[in-house]
Amino acid sequence: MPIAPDPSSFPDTRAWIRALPALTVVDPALPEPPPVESLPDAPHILFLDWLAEAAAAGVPEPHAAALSTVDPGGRPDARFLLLKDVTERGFWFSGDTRSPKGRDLTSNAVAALTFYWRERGRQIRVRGSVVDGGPDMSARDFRERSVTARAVATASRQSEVLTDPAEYERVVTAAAASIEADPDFVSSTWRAWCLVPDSVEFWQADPGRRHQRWNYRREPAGEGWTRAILWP
Ligand SMILES: Cc1cc2nc3c(=O)[nH]c(=O)nc-3n(C[C@H](O)[C@H](O)[C@H](O)COP(=O)(O)O)c2cc1C
Repeated sequence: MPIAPDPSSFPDTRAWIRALPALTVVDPALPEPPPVESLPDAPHILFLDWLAEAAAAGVPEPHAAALSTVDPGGRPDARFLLLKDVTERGFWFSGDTRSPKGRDLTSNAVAALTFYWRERGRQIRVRGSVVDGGPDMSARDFRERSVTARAVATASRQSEVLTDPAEYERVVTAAAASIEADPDFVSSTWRAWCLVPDSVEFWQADPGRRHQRWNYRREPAGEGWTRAILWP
């Protein structure tokens, strides 16, 4: 791993940032770009292959991704969260409908999920529409959380201004006690969402900047996918 240069040895911030190493890790087993017809038929299969390779290579939290949403005024926002599952239908994640991301998804049911696995020199971009996974999936996701995580999800007014930190402790402690007493409780505002992709792009760093890119685009009328290699 290259050593980051000391900011004090640069004339200004721009010079220091420009000197920071980037794309330093290139997969030693980088294959020749495979013929596009040899890629799996569906992007979730290739995604799961790459996720398993990232986990095996020791990428920390390879299931963390940036979720981008758009508010009613067309302003984008993004935050990291944890991917919960990948199925033929799409990419699953969860959160609270009262949060800014929940409100964005209620008004604009579209999103992007972006993964970056620095240790593999890989990025995956998933774009599409977002559907509510339904009460059973939401309840299952909620119940899989620890008591504390369920209490926080229930009591927290996520992303609102917290004027009194003691109030947070009070409401979360009270919610934890009531969840201990009623372990089947499910917050009505917790959602499992599924990002149903219409486009998934796989990006692989190359030392000569001939980065490799493979794109899957959902065919308009059917269930299938069009696969293509993109210009780097
Ligand atoms: C690695 C990581 C994982 C996170 N996982 C989740 C998650 O699964 N669900 C969630 O609601 N927030 C998660 N967060 C917190 C979000 O980034 C964000 O702060 C929070 O959801 C509020 O976002 P919002 O105001 O845009 O709704 C995670 C943050 C990080 C850094």
